Amino acid sequence: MQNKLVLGNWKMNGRLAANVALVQAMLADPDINRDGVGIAAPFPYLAQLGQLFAGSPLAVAAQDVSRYASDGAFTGESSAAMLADIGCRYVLIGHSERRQYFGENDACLRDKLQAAVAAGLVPVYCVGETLDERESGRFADVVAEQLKTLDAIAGQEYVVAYEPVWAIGTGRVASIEQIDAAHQLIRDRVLQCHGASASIRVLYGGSVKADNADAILSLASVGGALVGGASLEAKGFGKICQSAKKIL
Ligand SMILES: O=C(CO)COP(=O)(O)O
Repeated sequence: MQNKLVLGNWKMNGRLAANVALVQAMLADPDINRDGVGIAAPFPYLAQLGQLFAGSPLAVAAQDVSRYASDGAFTGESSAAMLADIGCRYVLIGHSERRQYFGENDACLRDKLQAAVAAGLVPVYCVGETLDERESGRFADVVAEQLKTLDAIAGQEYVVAYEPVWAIGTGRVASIEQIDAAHQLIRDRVLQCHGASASIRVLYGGSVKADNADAILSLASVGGALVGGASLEAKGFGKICQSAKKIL
């Protein structure tokens, strides 16, 4: 059985001094400071995170990457090679907030996935349906369509994160049955497309907190958690990481 992976996604939060305090608290907690845990920070703080994590197994993750792989005239962009250069291991790709606010479409996400794996990063490809899509019974089709983009990196190492849009930052967590069914569907779909030998890890994200982490992470279909709000505070994040460890 694979170890469960817990990634914190700080989203657009953080400041130099506050990051130091938060990371110090995380490093002091053995449930957090171990292999299988990482933090996705905003670009300006990735190098800081790398320095603070020096000597620790904690992984640095980026929240996005340029679709353009080679250096050059792409003002404002940060390439996968740059992220690898400063020590990132993972990169989130296709988070619903990027799809929603920045219009990221399949073509763009395909380029990002390819750029990431070419630079040796592990993409964490995010999928998930809106409330309307779930309530109108289109959940399975929407997620299957989003998963097609992974064809661009078939055979390479990647992680999928299932984040129902209606559960992100809302406190409204998907039920255990909904999570298990979605994760089974994603696993089946990926195995169908990429072969039975594909190793597939699916993280759940959407209002994961200290008090629901045990139930979510104990599902065999759940390969870990992608944690937003609760990763901005060490104590709660530590409890989530502890749940992941207990269940190994
Ligand atoms: O979007 C998320 C992680 O990427 C989930 O965010 P919350 O845990 O704040 O709901």
